[in-house]
Amino acid sequence: MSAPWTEWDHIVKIDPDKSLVDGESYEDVCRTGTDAIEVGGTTGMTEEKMQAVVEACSEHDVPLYIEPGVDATVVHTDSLDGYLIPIVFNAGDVSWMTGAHKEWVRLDDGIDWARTNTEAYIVLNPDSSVATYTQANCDLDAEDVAAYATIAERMFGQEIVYVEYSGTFGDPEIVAAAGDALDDATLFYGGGIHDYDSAHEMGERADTVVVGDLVHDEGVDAVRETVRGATDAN
Ligand SMILES: CC(C)=CCC/C(C)=C/CC/C(C)=C/CC/C(C)=C/COP(=O)(O)OP(=O)(O)O
Ligand SMILES: O=P(O)(O)OC[C@@H](O)CO
Ligand SMILES: [Mg+2]
Repeated sequence: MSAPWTEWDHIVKIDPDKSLVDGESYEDVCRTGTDAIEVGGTTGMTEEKMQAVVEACSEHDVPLYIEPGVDATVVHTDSLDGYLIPIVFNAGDVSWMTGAHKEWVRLDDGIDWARTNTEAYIVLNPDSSVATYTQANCDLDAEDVAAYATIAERMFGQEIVYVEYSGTFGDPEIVAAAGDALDDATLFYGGGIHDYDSAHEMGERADTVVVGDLVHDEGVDAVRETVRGATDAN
């Protein structure tokens, strides 16, 4: 059986450190037509904040995953479909490749490996907090990004490669180069998706588009448009 994300066109990433638009609920977010919810953010996470969002979303019929950030906050509950653990392939600080992971495994005796998978991040917006924290080398051209995607798949057996422009709309040619480099891995794209056209454009180049800030800044009607764009592109 193939992994669930091979069927996804669209993900909403909810940051528990940010609020929803006035009058909207997590139920509304779950009902946008998105294929999955990821709960996470680079900074400002606590177990309480994460638990509250997980609980609110778990009552609705959409696959639900935690994606821990730099503080490695993970809550364990049966209502989750799984845990997507980032590994930053172009990090300048190796903690974000294996160090944080080693500490998590050392300290957390509740890890459910059957529901735990990794995402091979290539971080490309130098102004994002994820780039700052991980000291990512974002000065990469399409060939560099394609080569990172290839090593992630071929040398490190990664099932998900994530081209991450968090906060800004990325270079479609770079995303296409990553897609062309992959045979079996699923390509996630995230960054600056804000309407039908931007979701459609990146949805043609990546397998799955991830929408983050839009849900907090504009709300569920705008998210629904991106679901349409990503779905039409696939
Ligand atoms: C080993 C464990 C459990 C955790 C470590 C996981 C790692 C390597 C985290 C590194 C940072 C990372 C790739 C986080 C993923 C989530 C993400 C990129 C969220 C978007 O963040 P930004 O948009 O940069 O920041 P804000 O949260 O401030 O918006
Ligand atoms: O917040 P945005 O820019 O939509 O980015 C989504 C996601 O890739 C962040 O990790
Ligand atoms: Mg962000």
